[in-house]
Amino acid sequence: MTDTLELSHWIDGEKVGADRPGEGLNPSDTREVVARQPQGGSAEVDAAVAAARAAFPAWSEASPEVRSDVLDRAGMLLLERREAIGTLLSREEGKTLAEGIGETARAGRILKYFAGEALRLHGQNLASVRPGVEVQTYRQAVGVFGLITPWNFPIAIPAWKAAPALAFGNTVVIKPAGPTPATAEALVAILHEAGLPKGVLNMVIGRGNVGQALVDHPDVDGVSFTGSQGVGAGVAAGAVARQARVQLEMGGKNPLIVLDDADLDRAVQIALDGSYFATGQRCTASSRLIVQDGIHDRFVEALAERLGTLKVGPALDPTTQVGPAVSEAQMETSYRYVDIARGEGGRIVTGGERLSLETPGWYVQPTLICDTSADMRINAEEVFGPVASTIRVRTYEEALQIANGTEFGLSAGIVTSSLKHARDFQRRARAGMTMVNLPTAGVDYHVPFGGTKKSSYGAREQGFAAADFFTWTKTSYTAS
Ligand SMILES: NC(=O)C1=CN([C@@H]2O[C@H](COP(=O)(O)OP(=O)(O)OC[C@H]3O[C@@H](n4cnc5c(N)ncnc54)[C@H](OP(=O)(O)O)[C@@H]3O)[C@@H](O)[C@H]2O)C=CC1
Ligand SMILES: O=C(O)CCC(=O)C(=O)O
Repeated sequence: MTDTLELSHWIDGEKVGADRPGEGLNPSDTREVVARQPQGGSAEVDAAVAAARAAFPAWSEASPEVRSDVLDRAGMLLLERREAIGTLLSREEGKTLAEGIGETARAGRILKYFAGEALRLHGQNLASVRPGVEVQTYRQAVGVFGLITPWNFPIAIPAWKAAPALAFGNTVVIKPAGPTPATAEALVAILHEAGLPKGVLNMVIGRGNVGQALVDHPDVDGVSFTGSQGVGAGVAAGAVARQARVQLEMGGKNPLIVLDDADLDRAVQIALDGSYFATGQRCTASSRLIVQDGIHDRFVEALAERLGTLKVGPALDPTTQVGPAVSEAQMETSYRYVDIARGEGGRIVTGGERLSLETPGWYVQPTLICDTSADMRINAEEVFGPVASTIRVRTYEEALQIANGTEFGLSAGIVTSSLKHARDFQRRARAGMTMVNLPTAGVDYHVPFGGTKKSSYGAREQGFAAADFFTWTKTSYTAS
């Protein structure tokens, strides 16, 4: 057992909220309370937004070097402390220690990347259509942003939303996900330690009511949200109704096509990584394995064999390969979809049974379901757990049609040795990100991230695209 943390809101540079009715349990061992949490409401949101508004003029007018230095220092601190913070992340969220440390390092790299971007923000200088007139465009900070973040990447996602917001001179209020506020607090604390002025970054811990209060707040200029499609649609409606900026990253039902000409071992490794690692709790996870007839049976057999050897266990056990689900609700969702698939005629090749380990936790057996068709619920709705299904196809065209045939379009992958099919897939897959001979999950931090259809809404996140959401463009005309 490890000590229970006492969490706080961060408002105007101070830790507030001595009353802590909330408890966050360790998904690997539910006897352990990881953190006691205050539960904020509209009063805390009002105070946090007021602090962010008051801090905006000085922060937005500070030299970009000041902003860059803070992000760079915070990034270094995160990298130095990746083991301690990664351990906390794994205790709180349930991903394996290697995944927790890796995600913490990724957050550190994100901060360092945006430290550079703070200095590179640029406009354009154009000839006017009128003689003797010059036209310039500038990017300027927008104001106060509300960031509503999910539990599945409890440090990387707050980092990739907060870092560009801060780099370009905005101020921020974060609402971390209910299950993972301790990891988010570690990020907020490190940014303050790195020299962030008070009020520039605030955090209110609480449930959906805190997110809703940010969406509705008249002094919040923009909202960036990652989470479920249902909640995201409400966030967009609320923000658009009062003409605030809004950006949504939501679900996926990501396809991985395996063609007959694929290298079998490679295809199996790619499916294993994309569908099951991080307990399948990634919006980019491959949940539909669309496999051509000639390789289908060999692929299923080889993947099932590998799945049988995967060690499911407590996140901090170094031999664990798949940690628990984040919550009882997520665990139950996985098992519910296994039942749904079974009822639809799917065949459970491996997994699907409840797991009982030595430590009481929310464990899910990695599950592979075969003999499914594209129109089944298991192939249309997001499960968000270590559950994938195969769909047998005859041709590449049929595979592509099925891959494109859902309401989502985040990431899409193909395993093939055919350059012709790979290039065609890159062009015709209706997804924001395409992967050739790579897992659908696991992306770089310095390039745009986002999807099509119901997966995303608004400007892209991350990389150079982040400036489109976190700045607005002013056009200036000057006559000589
Ligand atoms: N795209 C992605 O990366 C993610 C997708 N999901 C999908 O969503 C499903 C459910 O996960 P869940 O955590 O419930 O996702 P939610 O969409 O409920 O939560 C995402 C964030 O929104 C907050 N929130 C909840 N209600 C509101 C509201 N009315 N207004 C504003 N903010 C709100 C949540 O707070 P709180 O946690 O306190 O409720 C959390 O911070 C998963 O099974 C998965 O399918 C989930 C996480 C990430
Ligand atoms: O696949 C990744 O690296 C990122 C996934 C992600 O952003 C998510 O699941 O929310």
